[in-house]
Amino acid sequence: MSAGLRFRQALANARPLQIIGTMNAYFAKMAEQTGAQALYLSGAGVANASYGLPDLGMTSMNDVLIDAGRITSATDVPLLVDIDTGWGGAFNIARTIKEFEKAGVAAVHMEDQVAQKRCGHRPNKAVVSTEEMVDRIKAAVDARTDDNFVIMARTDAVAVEGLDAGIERAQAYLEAGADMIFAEALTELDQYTRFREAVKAPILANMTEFGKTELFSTTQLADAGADMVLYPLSTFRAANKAGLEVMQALLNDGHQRAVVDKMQTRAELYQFLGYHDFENKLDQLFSEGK
Ligand SMILES: C[C@](O)(C(=O)O)[C@H](CC(=O)O)C(=O)O
Ligand SMILES: [Mg+2]
Repeated sequence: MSAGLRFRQALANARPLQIIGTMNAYFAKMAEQTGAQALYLSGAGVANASYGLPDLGMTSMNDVLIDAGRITSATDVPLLVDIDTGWGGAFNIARTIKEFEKAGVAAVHMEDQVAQKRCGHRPNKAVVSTEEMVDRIKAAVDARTDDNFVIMARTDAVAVEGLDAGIERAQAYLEAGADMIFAEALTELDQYTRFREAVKAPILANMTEFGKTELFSTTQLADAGADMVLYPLSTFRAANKAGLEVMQALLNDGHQRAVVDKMQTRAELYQFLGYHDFENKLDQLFSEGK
C-alpha cells in the first residue's frame, strides 16, 4: 500500500486525524509505538532543529528531503511534510513532488505565501495571487505519479485578506486539483465550520502553541468540522525545554543528579529502538559457524 493511500486510510478511520510533529527518526519511532496514526515533519522544525535557523524560507528542498527520508526509513506511519512554497516555479515544484514521493512521504502541504515566507502565526505575511497559487498546485498535481499521494493546499490568506477571501482561495485551490486544505491561523472555532461547509474537502486545523489559534481539543475541532489536527512542534518545544534545564543543571551544579528524572532511561531508549532484537541478531550471526 502506498504511503499516500495509508495517509488517506488513516484519515478515513479517525475523525479528526491527529498528526504528530516528529523532529527526527527517533521521535518518529516513539510516536509510532505510542499509537500515532500520522506523523509530521515541520518546516520550522527542520530550520530550527537541523540548521539553527528561523522559519523564514531559508531552507531548501534538499534540507527538508534529508530529514523526511530519515523518518520514512525508520517508520511505516504515513508522513505529512511541510514543503513551504514548493521552492520555486512550476519545474521546481514538480521536482519537489517527485523527490518527496520517491522518499516515501505520504502527503505534503504547500502554501500561498510569497517565497520570502514567514511563520503562519507571525504578523506581516504576504500572499501571492490566487492565480499564482493555482499554478503552483497544477504543477504539483501534474508531477505526482501515485494518485493517492496527498497534495494539501495551505492558505495563509485569512490573516491577510479575511475569512471569506481565504475560503474563496481554498475553493480555487481544490478546483486546481488540491486534495485537502490547511486553513492556517484561524482565530475562532466556527471559522473551521465555515471553511468545511464551503469547501467540501478535508480540512486541517493547526494547533501550534503560542500562536494565533487557541488550543482546541480534538472533540471541539471534530464538532467544528475539522478533519485533521496538527501538532507541528509540540514535542520539539517540550524536548527543548527539558534539554535546556539539563544544560543549566550540568553547568550550575556540576552534576546531573537533580535532573536525571527528566531523562528517558537507557532501558526506555533501547525499547523504542528494538535494541535487544538487534543485539540478539548480532549474537546469532557471530555464533553461526563456530
Ligand atoms: C506549521 C508550521 O508551518 C511549521 O513549519 O511547523 C508553522 C508552525 C509554527 O511556527 O508554529 C506555522 O504555523 O507556520
Ligand atoms: Mg511551516
